[in-house]
Amino acid sequence: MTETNVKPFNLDFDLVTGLSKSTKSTKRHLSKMKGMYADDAAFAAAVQSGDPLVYEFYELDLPETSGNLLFGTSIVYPGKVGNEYYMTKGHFHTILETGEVYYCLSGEGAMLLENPEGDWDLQRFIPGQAVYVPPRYAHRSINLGTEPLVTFFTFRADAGHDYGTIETKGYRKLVIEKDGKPEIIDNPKWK
Ligand SMILES: O=P(O)(O)OC[C@H]1O[C@H](O)[C@H](O)[C@@H](O)[C@@H]1O
Ligand SMILES: [Fe+2]
Repeated sequence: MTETNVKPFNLDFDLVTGLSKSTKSTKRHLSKMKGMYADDAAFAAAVQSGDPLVYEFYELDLPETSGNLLFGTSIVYPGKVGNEYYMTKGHFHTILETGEVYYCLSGEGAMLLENPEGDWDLQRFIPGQAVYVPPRYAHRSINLGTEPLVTFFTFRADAGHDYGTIETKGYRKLVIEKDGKPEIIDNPKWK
């Protein structure tokens, strides 16, 4: 398939659950996130006792060209590993200069962003709020509430996902619960 012969189509995404009836999601259970949470003992215990589903999202089967857009919902479930909120792995785009847009449909949380130059930011997700991920910023969604955090995203189809940097270096910051409230702290594992 080339970018010129993709036909118009539509897809359903539920505004509350984020789920689609017409296409299958990709699911990430906790065991797929080894080393990403600060508390290794809490991580191991949670994997042992059922390996919970942390998030799921939709990956469209479109040609990965600069003219196509990938889009879908991302659903991060509520929960914590130790005192650290459930989150996505997070990634840079392989083509670092490509941005992305997220629009929060339901739930509450935040997007943690950082670029290779060391700038970082936490942008709040509440329903109705859009967050812009500029070129060069790694992005990770974090559920800070008690309901699923549902966002709709779209980005250039050739952008690609670079997970390696986050897997080896980690994020500079992490978000934990302290006295019942989210707090941003330095990641003790950051290299
Ligand atoms: O790729 P992760 O960090 O695991 O997050 C999962 C997914 O989240 C978002 O919805 C992005 O737009 C997707 O491109 C991404 O793959
Ligand atoms: Fe992305």
